[in-house]
Formats: sequence, C-alpha cells, structure tokens
Amino acid sequence: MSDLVQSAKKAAAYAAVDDHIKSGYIVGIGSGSTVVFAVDRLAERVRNENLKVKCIPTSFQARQLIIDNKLTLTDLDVDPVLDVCIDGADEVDSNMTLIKGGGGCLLQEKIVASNAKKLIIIADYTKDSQKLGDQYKKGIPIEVVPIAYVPISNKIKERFGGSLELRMAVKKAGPVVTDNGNFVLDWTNFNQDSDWEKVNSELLHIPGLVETGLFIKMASKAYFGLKDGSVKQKGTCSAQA
Ligand SMILES: O=C(CO)[C@H](O)[C@H](O)COP(=O)(O)O
Repeated sequence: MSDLVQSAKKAAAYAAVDDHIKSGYIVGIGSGSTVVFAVDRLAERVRNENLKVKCIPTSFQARQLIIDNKLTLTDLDVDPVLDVCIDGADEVDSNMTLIKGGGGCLLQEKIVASNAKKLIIIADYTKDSQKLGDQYKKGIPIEVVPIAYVPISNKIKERFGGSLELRMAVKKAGPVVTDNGNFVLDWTNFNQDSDWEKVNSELLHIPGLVETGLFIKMASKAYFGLKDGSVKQKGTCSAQA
C-alpha cells in the first residue's frame, strides 16, 4: 500500500476521532487497516486528556486492538447503546450506501453499528465513489452459513445476475471462516444501478444468508483522507452532534 494511501487513512481516522469522541462515550471500534489509526489516536487522547471511554469491538481484530492499546473493553450485554461507532469501508457511494466486509467482519460490524447513535466512516480517497463498484472491484461480501453457500450463490445469480465466489483463505487450505464460523461469498459484476435497499432486503430473506456487506442508511458521515493531506467529509451530521 502506498505511503499516500497510508497517510490518507491516518488523516481521516485522526479527524474523525477528534470530531466525534467525547469523555463518557461508549465507542464502537470497527475493523480493518484504517481503524488501527483511529485506535492509535483514541489511545493518545485517553492518555493526554484523561478521556474516559469504553470500547465495543466489531471483530477479533478490534478486540485485540482495544486490549493492546489498554483501552477499556465492554460489550453489548453491558452497554447496549453506543454513542458512536467508528469504522472503515471498502466503498461509499453518493447516497452514503457502503460496501463493508472486505476484512470479513461485516456481521459484527453491522450489529455494533446498528446500536450506535451514529456511524462515522473513515477511509482513504480510493473509497469515495458515485456508484458501488466504481472503484472497489472485489465485490459485495455476503456472510453465509457454510452448508448453504452453493444454493445461496445460485439464487443470487438467478435473481440479480453477476458472479459469486467463495472467499478462500491465504494461510489455510480452504475457505475463509469468519469470526462467527461462517463463510463469505464475494458478489461481483452486479448491476451498479440496483435499488440497494430492495436488493438487501430480498437477500436477507434467503435461508442461510446471515448478513450482507451493504450498509444502507447507516452512516452519518464519512471522512476521506485525500492525496494532498486534507480530509474531505461526506454526509450530514456535525462534529459531536
Ligand atoms: O469492513 C471492513 C472489514 O470487514 C473494513 O472496514 C473495510 O474492509 C475497510 O478496511 P480498510 O480500512 O483496511 O481499508
């Protein structure tokens, strides 16, 4: 990954943490490489400003980040309502519809985000698109119960077209297994002009399909780090709103 992209991720993450996290907050910690910068900044603010925050992870990776940075860990049993969730995205379209799940953590990410008063997205400039699929070519991740991956692939192809591929592991023989023990299908060559809300609700009716990486009407704001070091904001909610 280029230095420019890395700096862009960092700039977006720092700006979002500075604008949206206050002492006393319950904070959702997303997953992926951009979130690493957000946790760095949050830990720095906890040390320097004596900020009191409790963090809810969206994945095994996020839990490790919280622990490694000596932040306070909590969960939805103890704190079922979050003030804010900060997470990355694979792509953000002009309606603030997201593709998430490039790291395979979509299910817990969606659960945690859906219990947050606001979801703030942090990303580099390569994620800012007009339509889903403009820049992100790896497809829409779909988490499925393992025994159902073939019929689910067939049903999606028949109903909506495109191609589905079972995501394979890199340092393990066989498929990626999510934090929840499921498989991930990556859906490519979909119709970019789809009504994503309708598609998403139809997908969620397929037995065995656990969750989709389509996040619709969930994100309040997206911060994109740009090549020149500045940060572009997309979406409506104001800082600390
Ligand atoms: O949804 C995710 C993981 O499941 C990530 O937030 C998404 O893949 C973006 O990751 P990165 O910050 O590494 O670009």
